[in-house]
This record gives sequence, structure tokens and C-alpha cells, in this order.
Amino acid sequence: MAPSPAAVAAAMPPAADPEREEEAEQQQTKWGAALEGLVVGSYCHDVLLRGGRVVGETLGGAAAFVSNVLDAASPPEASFAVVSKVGPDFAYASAPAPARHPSLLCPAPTTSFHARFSDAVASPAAHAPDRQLRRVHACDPIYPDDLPERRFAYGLAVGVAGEVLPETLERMIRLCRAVLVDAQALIRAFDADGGGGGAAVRHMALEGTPYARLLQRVAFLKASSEEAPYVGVETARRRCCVIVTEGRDGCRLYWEGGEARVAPFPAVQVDPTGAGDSYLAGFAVGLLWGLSATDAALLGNFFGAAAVSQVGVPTFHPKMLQAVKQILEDKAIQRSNPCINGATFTFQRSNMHDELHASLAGAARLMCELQTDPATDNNGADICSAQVPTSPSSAC
Ligand SMILES: Nc1ncnc2c1ncn2[C@@H]1O[C@H](COP(=O)(O)OP(=O)(O)O)[C@@H](O)[C@H]1O
Ligand SMILES: O=P([O-])([O-])O[C@@H]1[C@@H](O)[C@H](O)[C@@H](O)[C@H](O)[C@@H]1O
Repeated sequence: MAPSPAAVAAAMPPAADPEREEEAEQQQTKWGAALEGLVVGSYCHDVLLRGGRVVGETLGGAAAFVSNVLDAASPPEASFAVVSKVGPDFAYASAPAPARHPSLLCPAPTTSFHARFSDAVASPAAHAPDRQLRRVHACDPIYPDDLPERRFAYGLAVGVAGEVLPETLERMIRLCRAVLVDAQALIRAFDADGGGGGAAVRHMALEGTPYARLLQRVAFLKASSEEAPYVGVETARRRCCVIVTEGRDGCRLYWEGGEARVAPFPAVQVDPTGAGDSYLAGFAVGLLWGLSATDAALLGNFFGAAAVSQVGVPTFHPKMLQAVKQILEDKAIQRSNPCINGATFTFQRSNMHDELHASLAGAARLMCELQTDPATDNNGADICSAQVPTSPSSAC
């Protein structure tokens, strides 16, 4: 895929800061060719409630969903390290993601959330708020000194409970060639207990936080449509590429001078938890395979759809993964010089965007079929909404 000159966007992250430019130059050689990533954010316990009743207890935390997708779909030469903190009560140390990428152990209890899903029939709006979150426990923050002392091709800042401190994000920016950030790591505030147990999660304006000044050194900032007003898309897009996810409507990308809408994939939703996290990891996977940002967003949409199809951290069927990897092998691209490890990103869709969507839609259909195959145990009803689940044949 040879993007037209018009399709090649400005250098990312912007090199307006001379100190940063010099630092980047010095470090260029140290990054080398290795495609190692750094995922920063803690695993947590998720309790899913509906109508006052517990309907699920699962491993959670963006780091768990992200690791799951990166492990499944990164190109073979790519690897990553996870910096996460949990307490002695952590219940999922032997689950696949934490077993492969263990956490730092703290005396404080593991971060935990209660997610309350409405008992009303689900809203017809694709991106209406679907849950009320309360943070019940918060483990220790992740400090700059907790990060490994080496360079990474890319970093993912994926906190859920305020654990990625501003100084930790700053250190990530210094260590990583390109940093991708989930807005939920930056704009969550936790209101003291007003009854109901734990602290209600609300959002604050990004501009008023200490993270705002770091945005121009971030490559991509992802926000859900609920979070987008707090991010301030028009201001933020002048500093980095902003991605807004829109639930079952897919997503939009905004960069300085352009924007794109990227179509979704069908899914039978059983639990929306982890869609945004899996989206961000899918997007990173797309960049690792050498896709432009708008094409990589297809991988984001694909893994977002895969996440909502199962309760908790999804298990991907090997046949589905094989199909996705085959598509990426066939279509992608300049792996010897992947965008994520270079100085620039291409934002616009390539001329094979629609073809890539069609191929991935085939893999999404396979996922739906496998999900409803009685031989697999993934054919559950939607535990988090009173909406009658769309039948696989009509959704997929
Ligand atoms: N019901 C769905 N059907 C298909 N894809 C979905 C669905 N819900 C989410 N996704 C995918 O996951 C992405 C992230 O979901 P979204 O709900 O916007 O994020 P969050 O989990 O942060 O609220 C969407 O952009 C979309 O690609
Ligand atoms: O659903 P999503 O927005 O992608 O991400 C979720 C977080 O918002 C939530 O705090 C956490 O408990 C979940 O495990 C998951 O990480």
C-alpha cells in the first residue's frame, strides 16, 4: 500500500518542542527495530449488577482486555510488557492475561468496580450510557519508577481508576516512541461515598487536568462518545489524533485537517464491558501490522465487536483468529517499517479500506457463527440489558 503524498499526514507526535525533538533524535537509535510495547494500567475485579442482582463477576481492567487482544493478534515479531498493580485478594492471577503478564503486588486491595446496568429496555441510541460505575476499591497508583528502564516502540496508557499518574504518563512518553491513551485514564473523578458503596465515577474536563499539557506529545487519544465532550475534540485534535468510539455505530477519527468515519461490524452483544479497551488494542494491532490509522480503526471496531459478544475478557476462537491474521498477512503492508515505530503516521483510509472491511466482516460472521455454535459455550443471552438479544442471523 503506497499512500499518496496527500494521504500522508503531519509528523506524529508533533515536533514543536525542540527539547523533545533533540531527545527523540538521541533516542531513535535506542528504539531499534524491536516492536516492544508497554501497557500501563491495573487489572481489576468487575462485578456486574442488574436490577440489584449480581449477574456476573469477572476479571476486568483495561490492561486485561488490551493484553488479551495484543496477545491474540499482534504480528509475530511484536511483544509487550504490562505494568499493573493488584492486591493480595486478586482473584484472577491464573487467567490468561495476568498469567502471561503478572502484576506488581501491593498491600492495598485490588481495584474493583461495580457496574450497574439499567433494567429498562436498552436505549435505541447506539452510544447511550449503558452502565453506572462505582469504584469500590482502588489499588495503589502506578508511579514512574514502576516502569521498566528501557525504550519501547509504543505505549498504551490504559488506567481505569486514576492509577496512571500525570508523571507516569510523562515517563511513558519519554520511554515510548508513540503513546496511545485511553481518555478514561485521564478524566475520571471518584466522588466520595454517597451511599450505595464505593465512589461514583464521573468525568472532569481534560483541559483542567495536569494531563492536558502532555497531549501534544501523545500520538492517539481514544474517548467514548460519552467521554468526548470532556475531552474537547476540537481542541484536542490540534494536539494529537482523537478517536471517538460510538458503540455499535463504529467510530470516528479526528486529526488536524481531516476526519474519517469507520464502519462497525455486527455483533450479538451480551456484555458491553471492555469494548473500548479492546477497540484501542485492536487499533494498536492494526498500526503494528502497518495499516494507516483509519484502516487500523477497522481492527479496533472488529475487536470492540468481539468484546461485546462475550461476558468479561473474551476468548477468541482459533479459527476466527487465524482468519484475521490471514487477512492481515495478505493485506498488510510495510511490516519492515511499521507506522507505529516510525516518526510519522498515515491517517487517511487506503484504497483497500473497503476490501479490508469486507474481509473482516467475513471473520466477524465466523465469530457470530462460532458464538452460537452449540459446541462452544459462548451462546449466552445479554446479561446486561433487558433488550431481547438480536438473533445472530439478523445481527451478523
Ligand atoms: N453492540 C456493538 N456492536 C458492534 N460493535 C460494537 C458494539 N458495541 C461496541 N462496539 C465496538 O466497540 C467500540 C467501543 O465501544 P464503545 O461502547 O463506544 O466504548 P466504551 O466501551 O468505551 O463505552 C465501538 O467503536 C465499536 O467498534
Ligand atoms: O468497558 P470499557 O470502557 O472498555 O472499560 C472498562 C472500564 O471502564 C471499567 O472501569 C473496568 O472496570 C472494566 O473492566 C473495563 O476496563
